[in-house]
Amino acid sequence: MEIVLETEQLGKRYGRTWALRDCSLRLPAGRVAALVGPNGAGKSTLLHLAVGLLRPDAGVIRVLGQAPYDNTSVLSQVGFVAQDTPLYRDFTADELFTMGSRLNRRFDLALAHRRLEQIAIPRDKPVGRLSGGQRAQVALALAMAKRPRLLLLDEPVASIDPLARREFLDALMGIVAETGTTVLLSSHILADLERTCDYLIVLDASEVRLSGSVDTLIGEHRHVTVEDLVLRHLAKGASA
Ligand SMILES: Nc1ncnc2c1ncn2[C@@H]1O[C@H](COP(=O)(O)OP(=O)(O)OP(=O)(O)O)[C@@H](O)[C@H]1O
Repeated sequence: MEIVLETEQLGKRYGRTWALRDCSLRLPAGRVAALVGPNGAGKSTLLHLAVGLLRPDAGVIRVLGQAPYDNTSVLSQVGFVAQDTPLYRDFTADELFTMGSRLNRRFDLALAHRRLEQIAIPRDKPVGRLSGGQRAQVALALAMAKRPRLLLLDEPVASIDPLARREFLDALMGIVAETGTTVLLSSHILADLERTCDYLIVLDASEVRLSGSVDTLIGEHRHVTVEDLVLRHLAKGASA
């Protein structure tokens, strides 16, 4: 079983405060993993460490077997959509795709075009004039066209309505089925995760409370939903 993301006692601190501490986990290839936890739990910190934007202060992180910090050969195989899908708002989707294809040798322009056609998003309109949900879709198309082996999404659906959210997550699952990409996505919207994710990582107060395959975890804990499972583990942490 190939492990795409692996951490061992990984830690990151800001000043004297640990944003992530003693984090050990392994994410197998081909999974769609949910990263959940309350505000400030360390989710963005973990994603930023995985995409090489931050350097660990303790432990190790390996992405595709290598340390991602300052490692362009790993990072060329990782797609990242940051929180609030920041895009150059004056650019059209077409212009963003052109930029993507200049920056990434493996960029699949046809895939990006096909994605936006399927969901009827215009490629010639500045993305600043699209809706939040449409912008999230453009950001996903851009990240997917890179054909990454690991796709990291930081709260990709937080600001979009339930219908657009469902479309976004369905699109994500379709792409995963087509390409076999491994996905790690953070979200606060637990109900969505039930349909989308088959792997779960629960963070709370900078520590991992739970991680593993959803089937195994639900089997072990005899809980009915992912939501129950997450809330139960967060409550445990709070009373510890
Ligand atoms: N640049 C920074 N400087 C100082 N502290 C930071 C910085 N970024 C994050 N932190 C702190 O690190 C901790 C983890 O933050 P992080 O952004 O990883 O949480 P999160 O789980 O993504 O939260 P949210 O759900 O609110 O996005 C928090 O206590 C936060 O205040």
